[in-house]
Amino acid sequence: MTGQQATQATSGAVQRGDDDIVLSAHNVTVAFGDNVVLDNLSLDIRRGEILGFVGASGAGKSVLLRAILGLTRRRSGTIRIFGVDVDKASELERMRLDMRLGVLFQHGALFSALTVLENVQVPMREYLDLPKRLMDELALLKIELVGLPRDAAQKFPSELSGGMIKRAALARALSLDPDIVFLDEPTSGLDPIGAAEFDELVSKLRDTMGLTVYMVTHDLDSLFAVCDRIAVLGKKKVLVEGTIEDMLASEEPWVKSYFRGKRARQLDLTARG
Ligand SMILES: Nc1ncnc2c1ncn2[C@@H]1O[C@H](COP(=O)(O)OP(=O)(O)OP(=O)(O)O)[C@@H](O)[C@H]1O
Repeated sequence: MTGQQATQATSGAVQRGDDDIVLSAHNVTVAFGDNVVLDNLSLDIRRGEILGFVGASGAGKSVLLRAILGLTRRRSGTIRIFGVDVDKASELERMRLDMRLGVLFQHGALFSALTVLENVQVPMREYLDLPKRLMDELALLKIELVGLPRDAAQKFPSELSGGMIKRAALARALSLDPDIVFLDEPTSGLDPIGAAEFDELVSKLRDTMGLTVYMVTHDLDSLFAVCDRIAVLGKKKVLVEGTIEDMLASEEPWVKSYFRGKRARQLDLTARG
């Protein structure tokens, strides 16, 4: 099946009410004044998958993420999360949905005046009413879950390495035990070993917690190593969508140069020994 066919098949699945689809963006258009960034874009995310979302710089990956999260207004289109049309959801329904979504924004976006423990507790304070001791225990569990030492809990972001900041931000994204986590360029700024370790962690969490992962990334290693499916943003839409094999077989010029360019060929050979 080609990437384009995969796109069509997936869009069709939404209309058939496929149970496996946890999030569906349908015909989404986002514009800033005359600048139309996304034009009738459709994309589905399936339960338990790691979906890699790629596209040229400035193509609109972050805009789509923000539109999905309700942080950027759509001009038109529908977003369904766990089958709920977010435009028709009551305030309570929307809050319940938000609690099932965890987000790791680009650059970590930790609060610099808060410790790691306090950062991880921010969503708990926003959505839950728990005694401090319980929140401390829960936050420590998350901190350990992402592979940080316990003593990192009392540190401030400025005292952490880049890799530790990413892990702390991931711990905060996992604070409420979400079903879907959105990772915006999680391995950017990490050295290749740190990036590979982060990928492994994401993959392990998906396996153990049954998470669905939506990962915006420029990192070819991540796409090859952990993504089950890849969607390519181009020409304001999802241009091609499918497995890494579909990407390698695609004749779409941008996809071809991205996945079969000089750097990609080296990766391909490495991956295949
Ligand atoms: N709040 C805004 N107001 C006006 N234009 C915006 C706004 N947010 C994004 N844009 C525009 O939308 C386009 C897409 O930006 P976006 O940040 O989504 O790109 P991206 O694909 O995430 O890029 P990168 O890979 O470099 O992070 C850009 O032209 C940007 O200038």
